[in-house]
Amino acid sequence: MPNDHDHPPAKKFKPGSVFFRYDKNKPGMLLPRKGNATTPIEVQRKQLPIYQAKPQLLNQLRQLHNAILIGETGSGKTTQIPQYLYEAGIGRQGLIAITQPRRVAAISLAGRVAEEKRTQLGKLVGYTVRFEDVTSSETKLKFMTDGMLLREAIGDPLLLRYTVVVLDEAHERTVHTDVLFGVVKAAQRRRRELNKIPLKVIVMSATMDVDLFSEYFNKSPVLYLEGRQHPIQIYYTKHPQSDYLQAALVTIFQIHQEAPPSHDILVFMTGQEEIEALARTCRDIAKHLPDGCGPMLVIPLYASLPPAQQLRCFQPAPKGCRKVILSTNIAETSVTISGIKFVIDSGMVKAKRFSPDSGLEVLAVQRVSKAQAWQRAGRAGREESGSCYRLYTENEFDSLIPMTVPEIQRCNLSSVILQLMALGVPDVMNFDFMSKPSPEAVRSAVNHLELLGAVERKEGQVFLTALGKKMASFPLEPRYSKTILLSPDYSCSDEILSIVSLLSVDTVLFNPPAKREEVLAARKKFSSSEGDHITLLNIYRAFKKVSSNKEWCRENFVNSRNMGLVKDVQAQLRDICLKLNMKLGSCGAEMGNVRRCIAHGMFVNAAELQPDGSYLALDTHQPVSIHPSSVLFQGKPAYVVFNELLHTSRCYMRDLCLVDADWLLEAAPEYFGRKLHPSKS
Ligand SMILES: Nc1ncnc2c1ncn2[C@@H]1O[C@H](COP(=O)(O)OP(=O)(O)OP(=O)(O)O)[C@@H](O)[C@H]1O
Repeated sequence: MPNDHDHPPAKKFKPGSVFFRYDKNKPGMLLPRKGNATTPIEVQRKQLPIYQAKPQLLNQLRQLHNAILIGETGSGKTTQIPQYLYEAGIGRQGLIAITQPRRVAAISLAGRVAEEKRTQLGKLVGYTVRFEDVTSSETKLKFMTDGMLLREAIGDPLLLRYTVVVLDEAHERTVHTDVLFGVVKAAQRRRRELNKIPLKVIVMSATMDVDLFSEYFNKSPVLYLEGRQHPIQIYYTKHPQSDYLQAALVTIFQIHQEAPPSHDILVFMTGQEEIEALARTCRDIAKHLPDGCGPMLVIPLYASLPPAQQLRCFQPAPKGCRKVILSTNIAETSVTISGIKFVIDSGMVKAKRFSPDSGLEVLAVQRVSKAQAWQRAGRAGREESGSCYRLYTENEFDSLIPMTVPEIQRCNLSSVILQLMALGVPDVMNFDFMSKPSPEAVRSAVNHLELLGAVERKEGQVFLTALGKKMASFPLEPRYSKTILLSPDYSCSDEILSIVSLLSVDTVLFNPPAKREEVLAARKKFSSSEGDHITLLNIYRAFKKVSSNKEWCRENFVNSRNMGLVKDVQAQLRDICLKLNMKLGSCGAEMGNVRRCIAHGMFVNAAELQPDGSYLALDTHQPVSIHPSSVLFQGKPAYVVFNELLHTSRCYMRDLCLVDADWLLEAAPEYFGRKLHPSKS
C-alpha cells in the first residue's frame, strides 16, 4: 500500500542558492549544429546528426547481421534507424521490432515516429507494452518493451514475425534486456541453421561498453555516429550536498526566478513518495513567489502512474507557465520531452538489490552510474541547447561507477528462470548470458520455484511442471500467478484477481501527509483487521459499487484513474485464466478463504512475531518490521505474509496479510516444519 512515512517531511523553502561551476574543459558534450523546435518535422529529421550518415549507415546495415550502433543522446538513433531501414526496404518481409526498457519510452517514441511518417498510431507504426497493444496487421515498425518481446518469444522462440530486432538503450541492462540478448542471439543462430529468413540484430545506446557488446554479438562491428545537434552545459555543485531534496528545490527556484518561462525543467529524483512531497512543496512555494515570477506547472512522473497520467509530461504547459517535471529514472533514457531546457540530476536512483544469502530483494536508494548521469543530461538539448545541473561535485561524479551493474546480478531471478524454462532453456546456468548471474542467485531462484511447485528435480535436472507452465502464462511474478492458479480451490478467484491487479498497479490510494487525519478517517470504513490485501479489496469493491464515481474517489483519497487501470488489468488476467480453462468464482464475504489462498501462494514471504515483539522473516531469519502504512501496524499478529520489503532506516514489510501458521504448514510442510511454532497461530 502506498505510504507517506518514508519521505522526509515537506520542507519550507529556505532562500539561498546551490553554487554550481561549469568546467569548459570537461563538459563531455560537444558543439551545436543547427535547428530549432518550430521547424517542420521533415526538416527536423534532416537536421539530426544521423541524417548526414544515412547512406553509409544503410550501406553497412544492409550487409551486416549484427551491428552495434553508438551515438550521442539525441542524435536520432531511435526515431530514425527504424524508418531508414523501412524506407530502404531492409527487412520488409517481416516486422521491425524496436525494444525499450520502459513503457513510457515505447509509447512516446511510437507516437513521434507515427507523426514523422504522418500516419495514425497503430497502423504502420505501433507499440505493445504490458496490458496494451496498439498495433494492427498493417504495423511494420513496432515499438515494444523488452519484456513484451520476451513474452512473444515463449510462443515463437525463433521470432519469425520479425526480420529486424533493434535492441535500444542496451546499456540499461534490465533483466529483460539481458535475457532478450540471449534469446535473440539464439533465434538468429537457429534461423540460420534452419535456412529461414535471417534475423538482423542492431544494438544501440549512447553509453555502452562497446567491447563487451561487440564480443557477445559475434564480434559484431561497431558503428560510431558522430556529433550532437545541440550543446549541453554541465554544472556541478561546488560542495557536496548533504540533502539532495533541498538542493533540488533550491535549484528549481533559482532557475524559475531567472530563466524565461518557456524553458522547462526536468528533475531526476528517486521515487514516488519523494516526488510527491517535492511536488507539494514546489506548488506551495510557487503560490507565494514575488511578482514577476510566472506560474509553475508541476508534473510528477513515475512508473506506477497510469499511462495517461505519465503522458501528461509530454503536453506543453500553458503559455507563460513553466513546466517542472519531477521524475524517477523512467524519463532517463530514450524520451524527448518538448520544452525541456534544464535537467537537474540528484545523482541518486532507487534500485533493486538482492542478496542470495538472505534470499531478500530490497529496493534501496543509491548513487547513479556515470552512464546514467550522461543519459539524464541527454534529456536536455534535444530541441535546442540545454543545461544539466548535477547536484553533486565533479569529484563525486568522477568516483561514480562507469556502468550500472546489470539487474540480473542484483535481483531475484525466479521470474526470469521461469520464463527461460518456458522458453525451453533447460539449463539456465548454461544460458548464453552476457553477464552471468551468480550460481547462488540461480540456486536460490530454482529453490523458490521448486517450493512454489513450478519446477521439479529429476536425476539432478530441473524440469518445468504443468503448474509452472501455466504460471509462465501470466505476465506476473511467480508467487502472484501461483496464487491466481490456486484460487479456484478456495472459490475466491474474483477476489484474488482483484487483489493481484491492485498490487500490480500499486498506487491506488492517495496519502497526502497534510491531510493525514482526514485520510485515516476515510480509510477507517474499509480498514480490515485481516490486513492490507483485504482492506484494498474492500476499497475496490466500494469503488465498483459507486460505479467509479469521481466525487467518491476524491472524498476517499482513492486514485480513480489507477482504479480504472486495475479494472483493465483484472480483465486481462481473467482472459488468461479463461484460456487456461479455470473455473472462476467468488467467495463473497468469506475472507478467510482469500487469506488462506494468499498464504498458500505467497508463503515464502512469511514473517513470525518474536517474544520481544519484533518480527523475523521465516525464510531468511532477517529482522523485519511492519511498515507504518499497514493497517496491521498497531496490532501484533503472530504470522503475516507480506508483499515486499522496503529498505530505509529499517527493513519494512509492506502490504501485509494476516495468516494462520497452520496454513503455512499446509502450503509447504517440509519447508515450514523446521521453521514454525504453530502453537502461536
Ligand atoms: N516527441 C518528440 N518531440 C519533439 N522532438 C522529438 C521527439 N522525439 C524525438 N525528437 C527529436 O528527435 C531527436 C532524436 O531523438 P531520438 O530519440 O531518435 O534520439 P536518440 O539518438 O535515440 O537519443 P537517446 O540516445 O537519448 O535515446 C531529439 O533530440 C529531438 O530533437
